[in-house]
Amino acid sequence: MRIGYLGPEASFTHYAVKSVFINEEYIAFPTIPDCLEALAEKKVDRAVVPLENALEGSVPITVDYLFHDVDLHITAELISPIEQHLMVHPDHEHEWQDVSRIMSHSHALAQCHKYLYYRFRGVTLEPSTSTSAAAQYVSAHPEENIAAIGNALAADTYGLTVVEENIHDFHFNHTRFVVLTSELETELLPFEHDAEKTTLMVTLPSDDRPGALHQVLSAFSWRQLSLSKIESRPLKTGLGNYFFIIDVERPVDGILMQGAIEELEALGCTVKVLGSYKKHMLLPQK
Ligand SMILES: O=C(O)C(=O)C[C@]1(C(=O)O)C=C[C@@H](O)C=C1
Repeated sequence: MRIGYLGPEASFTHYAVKSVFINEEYIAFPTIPDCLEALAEKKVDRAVVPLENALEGSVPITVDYLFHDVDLHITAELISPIEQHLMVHPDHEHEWQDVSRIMSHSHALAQCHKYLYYRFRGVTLEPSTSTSAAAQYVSAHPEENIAAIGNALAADTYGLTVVEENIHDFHFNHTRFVVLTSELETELLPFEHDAEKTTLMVTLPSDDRPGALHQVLSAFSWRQLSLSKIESRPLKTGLGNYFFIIDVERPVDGILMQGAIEELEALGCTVKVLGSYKKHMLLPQK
């Protein structure tokens, strides 16, 4: 099987992929849209991308792309512990406190906001397409005294020296990655997992009636369907227009879930089932 992921090699996404897909072909893509488009065009059989981080919240490009641009489904969720380290080229390991730039994925920079503010105030923070892309850049530019933020695997892979470990601001740092396919199916990976849950994307009726969101929530509440997440994202059709991502702690094929979806549709909502899938907890990197 060909597994597309947000690369290059040694990103957190790569680590998540390698943890659950053993002996498969891994194909790195430079950006999340590249990865999702490759799956939509069937150049890969699965795509694995980050969806949400415990400190920083959703990865907007993933959520928006899944709603607006491609018709793909979540078949599994991978939750990985995230440890961010500061790394430099070995040529600069004694002058790392004077770096002129620090590069990483915007989510990783944000996870280390306090550390960067107190230790490197005034130093340019440069977003990159992934944490490993930042490490790769630092490795390829020994002439510059710059740093990357990423994982231990990236430091190893790109020959960088970790100068400060665990620089993320809060201890409980986890990222939720999703395994996507073109079909609505549930994938059982060879890893411990929880009960099945469902992610829905819901658009409210266009008549803008008062209480529409309340009606949506009631459809779940009187059936005692527990929600673990609800978030709004812009529909991109004008200010105040949103769709909702709703995670329900039940599989999609249960009678109550089917009833809830039918009720939402009867209310005039548009409902897309993004996936019905299990959560797999990954181990920390060694
Ligand atoms: O996979 C990576 O290395 C990424 O850069 C992506 C990403 C993300 O978007 O959340 C993945 C995990 C960490 O939370 C930080 C960055």
